[in-house]
Amino acid sequence: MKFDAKSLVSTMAKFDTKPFVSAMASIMVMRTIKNELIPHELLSFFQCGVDHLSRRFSPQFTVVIEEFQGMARNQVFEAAEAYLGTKATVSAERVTVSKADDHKDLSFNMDRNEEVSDDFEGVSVKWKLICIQVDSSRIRHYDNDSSAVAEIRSYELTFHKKHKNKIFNSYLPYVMEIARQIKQGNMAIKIHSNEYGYWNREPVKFNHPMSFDTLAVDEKLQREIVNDLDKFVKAKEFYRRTGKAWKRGYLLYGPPGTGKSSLIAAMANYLHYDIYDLDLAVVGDNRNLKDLILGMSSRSILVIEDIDCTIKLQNREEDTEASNNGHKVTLSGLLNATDGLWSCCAEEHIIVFTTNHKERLDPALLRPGRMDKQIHLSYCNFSAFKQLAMNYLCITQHELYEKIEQLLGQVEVTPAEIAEELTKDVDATECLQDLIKFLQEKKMIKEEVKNEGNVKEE
Ligand SMILES: Nc1ncnc2c1ncn2[C@@H]1O[C@H](COP(=O)(O)OP(=O)(O)OP(=O)(O)O)[C@@H](O)[C@H]1O
Repeated sequence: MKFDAKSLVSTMAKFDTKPFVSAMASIMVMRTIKNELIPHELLSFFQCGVDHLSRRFSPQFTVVIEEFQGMARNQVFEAAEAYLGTKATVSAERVTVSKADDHKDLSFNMDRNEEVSDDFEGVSVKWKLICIQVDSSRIRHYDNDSSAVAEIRSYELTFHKKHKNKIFNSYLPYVMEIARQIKQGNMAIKIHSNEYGYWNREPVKFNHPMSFDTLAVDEKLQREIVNDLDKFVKAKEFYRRTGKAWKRGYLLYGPPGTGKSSLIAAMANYLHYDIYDLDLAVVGDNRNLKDLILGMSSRSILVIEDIDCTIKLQNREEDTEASNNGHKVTLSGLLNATDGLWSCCAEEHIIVFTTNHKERLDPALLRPGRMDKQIHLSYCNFSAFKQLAMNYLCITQHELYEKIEQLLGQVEVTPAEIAEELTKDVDATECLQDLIKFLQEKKMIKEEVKNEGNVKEE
């Protein structure tokens, strides 16, 4: 039903006009005049003018952070979303909750058109999530899903004009950094493997439980490794200043079963880095290797296990495809990919090579700057044994420890062998007795071999 100003006034005149009726009528008359008598263009012109004036004289300043920049998601929007999730449950009236498959925890966020207040170094700011519903056919599809995104979202960040510098130079970078930490903490670690020249599209969740609390290595060595990792992650400025790529190479060497893979797992869990487990045997050629390394995300560990076995990388002098058992990845290719100009394209990469035979590797692979730290994982000593007993038997002391300490000084036994003995029985004493028998047998074999050697010499 449509009213016009005249019919409305005449209708009102028939009745005994009460004050609220007249007020209503006035409003409707005004609305009718506004809608029908003033041209739309003129109306928008006035509206813009009023908005402009009110903004000009308002002490507030607003930053609009849209969800998309062209086809790509705006990283500031993503950061605001993660950051505000922690604030929303405290100061918003309505929140949304969700959980992604690769997240550990629930994610909270402010609901549409909700406001959240925040304080930063004495400056108060307000965030608002603006959602505009639009005809889905009029906007671009931002994902591969057949359903169009029918909502345009943005955050409005409002604060006093005089704090512009602080907000741009300190607060927004702070929001980005906190969001990075939140995302990092919430993301499950993944392990990527390469197949047919590509990293597998669906990396697997890395559930290895090994940590520096359960890794059985000499205490001093463990402290050294943890300090080295701590120093590396905080050294962004150092690498920038010295013009070096922000990466660190580790060579882990030692007999099988001494914990090289376990140490990699402990490193990944400690740093919360993804692992890229590179099988050189299925890398097409040097170019493919470079592409794979460029395809790694920042804050990740590249692992090449048993580097002496996968392809023949011992001697750079004979570094041709023909001399390389038909493999197209050569030692020079590997060095260029991990160490050349391209390696600077990513940040925070740790490169780990493992081998059981360090002596077989080309010295070019081992020089500082490539392998910054060489870690020898050796046979089990008493301090490593105590850690294993703690892991498997939940004990810190036992009357048989003295005997075990003595035997460990006389035989070479790997942590893997000890771990196996400690899982044979549920009773701690029986396990330790079995372990003593096992160590004594090893000692006997060692003595027999030694005696045989002596006899031969004579
Ligand atoms: N230092 C260690 N601390 C705790 N557990 C260990 C350690 N070393 C070995 N183990 C146990 O032995 C198993 C095998 O060890 P791991 O695979 O880490 O050895 P590795 O040196 O990488 O062996 P390989 O050279 O054969 O690959 C592990 O799953 C773990 O249970």
